[in-house]
Amino acid sequence: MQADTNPAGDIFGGWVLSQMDMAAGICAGQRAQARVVTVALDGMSFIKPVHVGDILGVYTRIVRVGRSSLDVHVECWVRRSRIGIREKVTEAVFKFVALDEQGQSMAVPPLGDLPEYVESDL
Ligand SMILES: CCCCCCCCCCCCCCCC(=O)SCCNC(=O)CCNC(=O)[C@H](O)C(C)(C)COP(=O)(O)OP(=O)(O)OC[C@H]1O[C@@H](n2cnc3c(N)ncnc32)[C@H](O)[C@@H]1OP(=O)(O)O
Repeated sequence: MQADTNPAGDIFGGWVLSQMDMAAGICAGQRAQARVVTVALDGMSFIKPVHVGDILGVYTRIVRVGRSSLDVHVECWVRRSRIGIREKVTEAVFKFVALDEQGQSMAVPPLGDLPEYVESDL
């Protein structure tokens, strides 16, 4: 059996989940301008399988900012067999906490304090 596929030959859900975690972590880290860690995952839906040969796109959007925590909505879409139809395959909300250099939770900066290039992206 291949490392990233299940016995049916589709991509393991855990592999897709890790791509979502990384994409959401990049998004949350940019918003927080700090290291972030994943603390919770809500509403994970595996809607359709991902097949070998599909193109996977991961789309992130911040939906809530607390004191130190951020919720990032993540959707994955595939382009079947590189050139086929486009379908949504997963979605979830990942919760991250911003950490300072001592590993303690730290306040997420207000939008107005972010560098211009970050603000225009979020
Ligand atoms: C410089 C720019 C760079 C930008 C570019 C970055 C690029 C980056 C790319 C890589 C991206 C990788 C992304 C993967 C990241 C991992 O895989 S991380 C590995 C897995 N996660 C962990 O190991 C985390 C383990 N947990 C912990 O260490 C502790 O729970 C924490 C996070 C330090 C929080 O500790 P704590 O004592 O609960 O802290 P506390 O101050 O009481 O609470 C903090 C906040 O967390 C919330 N919270 C804590 N636990 C929970 C929970 N279980 N459920 C819900 N909320 C919770 C609280 O409600 C609170 O929220 P706010 O009211 O402040 O908004």
